[in-house]
Amino acid sequence: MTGLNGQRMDANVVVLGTDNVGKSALIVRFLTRRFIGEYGDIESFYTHNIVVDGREQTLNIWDAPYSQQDPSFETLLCEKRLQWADGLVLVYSICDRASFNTVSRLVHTIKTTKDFLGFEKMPIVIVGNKRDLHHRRTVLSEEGRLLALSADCQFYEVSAAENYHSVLMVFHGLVDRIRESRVSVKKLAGIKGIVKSMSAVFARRRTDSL
Ligand SMILES: Nc1nc2c(ncn2[C@@H]2O[C@H](COP(=O)(O)OP(=O)(O)OP(=O)(O)O)[C@@H](O)[C@H]2O)c(=O)[nH]1
Repeated sequence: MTGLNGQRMDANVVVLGTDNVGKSALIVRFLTRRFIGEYGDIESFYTHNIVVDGREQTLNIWDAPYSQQDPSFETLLCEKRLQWADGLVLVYSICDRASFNTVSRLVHTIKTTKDFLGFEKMPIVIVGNKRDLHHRRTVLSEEGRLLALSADCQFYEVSAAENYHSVLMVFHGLVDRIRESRVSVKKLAGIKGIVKSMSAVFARRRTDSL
């Protein structure tokens, strides 16, 4: 992502989750406002311009299926797509307990290896999709909310099939968090710079008084 303080900004977002949870449906809903029932089982890449709070932003979105066959989360963390990301959307289906367990393991692995590749600063949104299928629900809203709370992530329950607005909130919320995380990194760098200069001044005074 580039640009702060009201300038144009680019952000790379990876949408990750197991098969069939509605990753493509979410992205296509966000990009086109429409729900299209079936999508190919392919990894896709999209670029989209949006205006958030009067600022134009370019979102690069990677629709990234997660292979349940690969048990190694560490391998996943090393993957190029996560190194490329400024923010993550982790998707499960409220009707698919296994997809929630995968998101749960993934988010905790990312957080416990927080120094790894600088993921500590990586904003993450957890999304429980297919809210319209609440009669087939196997994951409670509270479970999703608790998971997000425990890992300092944002949380939304949405229906890509029925509601455009909540899907819009997911992506706009993530863009906000990405922008905030960039500002706080910049501020921290500024504070570190001040502390460094002050230490240098005091060190010089001590040397002078010897
Ligand atoms: N009822 C309902 N069905 C949905 C919703 N979102 C997606 N689906 C359906 O769930 C199925 C999977 O959707 P996809 O968007 O292809 O899911 P995906 O996670 O991209 O799946 P992969 O491409 O296999 O990784 C499709 O049949 C969609 O029509 C939703 O919010 N509600």
